[in-house]
Amino acid sequence: MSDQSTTRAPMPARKRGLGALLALAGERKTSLIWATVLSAMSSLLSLAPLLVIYLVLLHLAHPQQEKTLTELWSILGWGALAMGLRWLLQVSGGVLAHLAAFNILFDLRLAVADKLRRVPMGWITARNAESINKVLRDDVDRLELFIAHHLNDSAAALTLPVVSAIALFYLDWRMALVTLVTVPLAIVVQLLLWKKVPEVMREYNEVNAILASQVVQYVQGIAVIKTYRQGAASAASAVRLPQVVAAYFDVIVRMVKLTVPAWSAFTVVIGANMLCILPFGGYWYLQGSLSLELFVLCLLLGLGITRPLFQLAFFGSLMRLIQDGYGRVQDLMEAPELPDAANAANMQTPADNSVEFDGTSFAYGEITVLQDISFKIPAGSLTAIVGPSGAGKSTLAQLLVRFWDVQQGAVRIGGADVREIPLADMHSQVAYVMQDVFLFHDTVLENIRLGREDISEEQVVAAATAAQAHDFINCLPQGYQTVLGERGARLSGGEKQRLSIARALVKNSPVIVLDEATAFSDPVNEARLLQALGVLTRDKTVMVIAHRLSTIIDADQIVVLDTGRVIACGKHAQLLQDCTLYRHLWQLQSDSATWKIRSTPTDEHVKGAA
Ligand SMILES: Nc1ncnc2c1ncn2[C@@H]1O[C@H](COP(=O)(O)OP(=O)(O)OP(=O)(O)O)[C@@H](O)[C@H]1O
Repeated sequence: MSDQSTTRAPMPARKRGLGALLALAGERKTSLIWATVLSAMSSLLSLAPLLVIYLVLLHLAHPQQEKTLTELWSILGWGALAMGLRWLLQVSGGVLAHLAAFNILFDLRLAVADKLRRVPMGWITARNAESINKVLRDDVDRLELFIAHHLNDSAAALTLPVVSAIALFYLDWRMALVTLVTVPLAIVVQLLLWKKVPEVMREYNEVNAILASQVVQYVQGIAVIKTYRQGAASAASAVRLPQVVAAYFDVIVRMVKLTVPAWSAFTVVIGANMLCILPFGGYWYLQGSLSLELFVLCLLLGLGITRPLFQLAFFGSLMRLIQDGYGRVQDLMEAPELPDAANAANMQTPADNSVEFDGTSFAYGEITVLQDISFKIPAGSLTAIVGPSGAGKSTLAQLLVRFWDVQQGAVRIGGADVREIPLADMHSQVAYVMQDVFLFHDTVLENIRLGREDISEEQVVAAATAAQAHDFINCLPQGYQTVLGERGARLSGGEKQRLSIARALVKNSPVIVLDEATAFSDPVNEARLLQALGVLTRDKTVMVIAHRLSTIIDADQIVVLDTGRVIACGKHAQLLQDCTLYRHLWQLQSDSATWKIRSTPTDEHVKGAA
């Protein structure tokens, strides 16, 4: 749908970088700050063994007979205590960070799921389902890694070199300089060689998303592929897998070519400080201006500085991936929403269960599919919408349940504009039995009550019985507890349709929209389905979209749509007399009852069917 039909709530300026990630922590910021402080303190204590070595050497170099052994034991004791404390700090920091991460991401996942419920269907259908899935799965998972691990590890990795450098300057400024001389060099090398990496990483992310989507499409379309494409290569090419895998391979090769030399250069240059520490330290030792124990301590500090610096550089490169991923989560969270009138000043409550389309026009983007539609459905009556394929029947039904908002005119329930009825009220007011029934990978019971705990098992059974579904459910291996395959894979089209009628019965809304409810029916199924529909629609306001005109000849009103306009409105007999298109559709269906697969339809038939 076009975005013009929705009003975008004013968004605060989007935070970026580390600030945005920390803002995400919300109330759990304090836990995160504590987690990083504890990790930093724990990393400081990793210097304790170096201090122990230094003190032991000091005592061995200047022994004081009887005192030395006691002091050695005492140093060892302090060292062991420091290690114990380090373990405690590390565990506490880790636990705090993990708890904060899981809580933050739990809230975030719920917020994203809630957001998807509030955006117009058009926003979702304009995107590939797998790209939304990838945001929920990969990008959110990366945030988990960042909050639970990288943040703590970065704090620890930053603390160690900073404190080591301060200690080195304190101990011997000359040794500090020769130890740190390679750091700026390594940073310059890294910046130069890393320049093109972000671009390739972005490309990698894009190709990776396309690959994931193609694999999902391959699996979802496996029935079509099995039927039309035989042979592995041919089957894979049905969803352009070979091309996408080739693009993926190409981007991986380019990434390896860029990153491996950069990382290697960084590691080598950083580690090359030994080439300065040893000769200069040795010279000052021989010269007598540096003690052996200080020389050893500076050596150990110099060695210990390289690993955290390498880790910091690694986290720095990951930050871009994490930020890009979080950017996609933010895009999703900033998607325009269908405005909800709940608590708004203009909030309205339907006076009754009638429905009205009043001068309604609607376009998908630039393409207008409904123009100036006006008709009323009195409360408790049944209106059928008929017309050729593509006339706009389903779109009309979806405007009533606010999958989209109209661009002109209004849709009203009980005199209230649907845009001014709180979404929750509107959803309880209208039940929509769709053409394409979606069943969740869950039990039959949960598929009917859709997670509503207030609906008892007895109510579900009663609804399924009324929907003519009880018998086939009982024949399933675990009855109502049978887990249905993905999208209800083990049920026939007619059975799925009856389950969706049971859903609507349980919901018990006063307004019912039926979209092609009898589409999957053989004569036996159709009789059952019509019986189920009879129960569902009793005393309700019903809008039914029908291709089989035989099922709606008793409708209180039939609206004939053609290319997005109402061309006639009336009862069956009257329309047969007055409306050429209706008569034509009726004629086609009467003829089709006598068709055989091998008979050749006339041009007239084909034109009408199109
Ligand atoms: N999500 C969408 N985005 C863009 N165009 C759409 C979308 N859904 C439907 N259309 C287009 O809008 C027009 C009306 O479609 P709609 O499904 O409402 O017709 P219909 O009368 O219900 O058709 P059918 O009887 O074949 O189901 C068609 O041209 C269709 O291609």
